[in-house]
Amino acid sequence: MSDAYDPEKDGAKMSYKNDMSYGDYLDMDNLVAAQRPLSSAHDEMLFIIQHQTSELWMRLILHEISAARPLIAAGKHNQAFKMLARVARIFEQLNNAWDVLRTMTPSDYSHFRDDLGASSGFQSHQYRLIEFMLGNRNTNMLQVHEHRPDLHARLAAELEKPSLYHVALNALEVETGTTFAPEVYRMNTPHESSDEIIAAWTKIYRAPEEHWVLYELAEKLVDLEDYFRRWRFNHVTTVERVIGFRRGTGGTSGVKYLRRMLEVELFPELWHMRGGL
Ligand code: HEM
Ligand SMILES: N[C@@H](CC(=O)c1ccccc1NC=O)C(=O)O
Repeated sequence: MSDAYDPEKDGAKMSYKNDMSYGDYLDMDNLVAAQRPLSSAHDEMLFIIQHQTSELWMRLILHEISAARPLIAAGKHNQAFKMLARVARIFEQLNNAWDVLRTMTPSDYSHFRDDLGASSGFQSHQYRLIEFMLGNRNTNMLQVHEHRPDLHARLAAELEKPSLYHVALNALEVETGTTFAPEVYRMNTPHESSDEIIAAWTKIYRAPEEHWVLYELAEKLVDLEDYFRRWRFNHVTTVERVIGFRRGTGGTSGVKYLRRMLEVELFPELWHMRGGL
């Protein structure tokens, strides 16, 4: 008689004829049906899975920020901190994932790049939504979504709401007893650094023990932006490694465009105030 482990004898439920199974719950049939390479190139599967997993993690980032934002607005900071810490961790996960994609050489990629046509991460609506939610709101980025009115509407609707940074700034006003110029809260333009906000954050950082909650909020935001910057840097370095300085499939200048994006500052005052402490 075999002494192989028998899960049934151990009490494991073995029949799922009438019960929800792992695959049912996770919709595995659809999940594994969603990888449909257009070429016979070996590395296209890697490319697809890398992007799909990134998009799944982005979905979770959106879920967390959507929940954190109203909590901050309602003064429930501790609950929001947990979510923001998770967002930073997800970015770390996305950053580590580049190590897998980096195993694809320019010759590997050349076997299927033409099959991608004009599609590009530039058209990732979830990525743009993350940027919009955080406060980097460049409305010129909306147009590529016009062919999908549902997604375009979702992005446009985000521009009607205060960004995550807006709600943090509002909490900063309350804490420091200041009132920022109304332009600070313009909703459909990228946030621009302002001296009055630098002054307010400086107050917090000069006496952290008196303003602990705002201090913690500020550091959570800095952490998040730190990881986001690393994602951009990993992306542009991988792009240079794989396609050099060629134009992107999405039509931009490629590495030159992505290098310009490295200069984006999501929460500029939180960086600019540091040298003045
Ligand atoms: C070999 C791998 C990759 C290459 C060669 C590449 C190349 C590029 C290029 C050239 C652009 C500029 C837009 C264009 O003209 O196409 C771009 C943008 C973008 N890519 Fe990738 N990419 C790669 C992997 C990824 C991965 C794994 C993701 C994860 C989702 C991603 C997400 C994005 C996003 C979100 C943008 C827009 C960035 C922005 O507008 O700031 N890319 N990519
Ligand atoms: N923009 C890339 C193509 C690319 O990477 C891509 C194509 C389709 C879907 C996602 C992509 N990833 C990031 O841009 C290129 O120019 O080679």
